[in-house]
Amino acid sequence: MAEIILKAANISKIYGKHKVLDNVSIKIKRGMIYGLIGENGAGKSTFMRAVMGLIAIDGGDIELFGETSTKGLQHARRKMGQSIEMPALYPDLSARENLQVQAANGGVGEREIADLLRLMNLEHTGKKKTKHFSLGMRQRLAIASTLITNPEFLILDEPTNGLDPSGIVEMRDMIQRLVTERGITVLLSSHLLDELSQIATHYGILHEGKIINELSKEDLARVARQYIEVETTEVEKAVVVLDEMGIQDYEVINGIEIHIYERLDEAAAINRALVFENVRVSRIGTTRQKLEDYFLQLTGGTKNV
Ligand SMILES: Nc1ncnc2c1ncn2[C@@H]1O[C@H](COP(=O)(O)OP(=O)(O)OP(=O)(O)O)[C@@H](O)[C@H]1O
Repeated sequence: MAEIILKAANISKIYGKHKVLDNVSIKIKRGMIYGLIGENGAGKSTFMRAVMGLIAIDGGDIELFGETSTKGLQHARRKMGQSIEMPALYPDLSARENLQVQAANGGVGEREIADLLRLMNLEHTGKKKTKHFSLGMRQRLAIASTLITNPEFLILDEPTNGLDPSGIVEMRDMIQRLVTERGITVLLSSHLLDELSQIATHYGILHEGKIINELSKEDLARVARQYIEVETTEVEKAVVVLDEMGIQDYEVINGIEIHIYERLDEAAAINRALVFENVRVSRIGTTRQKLEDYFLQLTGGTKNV
C-alpha cells in the first residue's frame, strides 16, 4: 500500500470568532495529486499554511511522512516545497540567473538548474529578464525555485490563478511532469473545479472551512460524463427499443429519465427509433453537467466560485 505522506485529522483554526477550518481531515498518499477546491475564503491557504507549519492550529493532528512530534514534523517539512509564500524573483535577472541565486543556498549545480528550466518549460527564455515574463512564466519559475531543494511533497496554492487558457494548460503539463518524472506528491488548490479537472487524482471540496465531499478522478469523470438524456413516461418500452438497437451503456433515473452514455452523436436516430415504436418521448438531447454547476450544487450556493 502506498505510503501516507500527509494525514490531517480534525484540523481547526479560529481567527477571532471565525472558525476558518472546522475539523478538516484528509489523507494524501505518495504519488497523488490532491486538489483542494473551494471558493475564495473557504480556507484553502489557511489549511496549506497549517500543513507547512507556517501557522499554529487550534485543534487536530498533522502527520507528515509518518512523523507527528514537533521535531519529527520539522524534519518532514524539509522534504517539502511550497508556493504559498512565493519566493521573490529578481526582475532584472533571467530565469537561469534567478535559479542560480536560489541554488547558491541549496548547493545545486548547473545541470540541475538546466533540468529544472526544462521541466518548467523555461529552457528557451535565454537572457530575457523576468520582469518581461508573462504571469504564467513567472509562476513556473517560482515553482522551479521551490524545487531546488528536491522536495518529495509539493504544496501549490492556486497555481493556475490568473492564467489564460494556454497558461493553464502549460501549468497542468508541468505539474504532471513533476509527478511522472520526479515522483513528487502534490497538494494544490483552486477555486475552479474545472481548472484541475484534468490533473488531480483526488479532490476535496472545502466549503466554509469544512470538507463537504471527497472524490476520485473517476468519480469526477462520472459526474462530468456526457450523455443523451431521454425523458419519457414509458421507460420500460423505451428500454426495449434501446436494447434492440444494441445500446448497453445507459441508466434509468427516477423512473422517467434514461441517460445513454454511448453513441452520443446519434440522438436523432435514437429518437426516430423510439417514436417509430410509439414510445412517447417528451424530451431528448445531449447534455453534460458542467463541473462548476456540480460544484455549486454541492456547496448549495449561487455564489461565484
Ligand atoms: N491572518 C488572518 N487573520 C484573520 N483572518 C484570516 C487570516 N488569514 C485568513 N483569514 C480569513 O480566513 C478565511 C479563509 O482564508 P483563506 O486565505 O484560507 O481562504 P482561501 O480558501 O485560501 O481563499 P483565497 O483564495 O481567497 O485565499 C477568510 O475569511 C480570511 O479572511
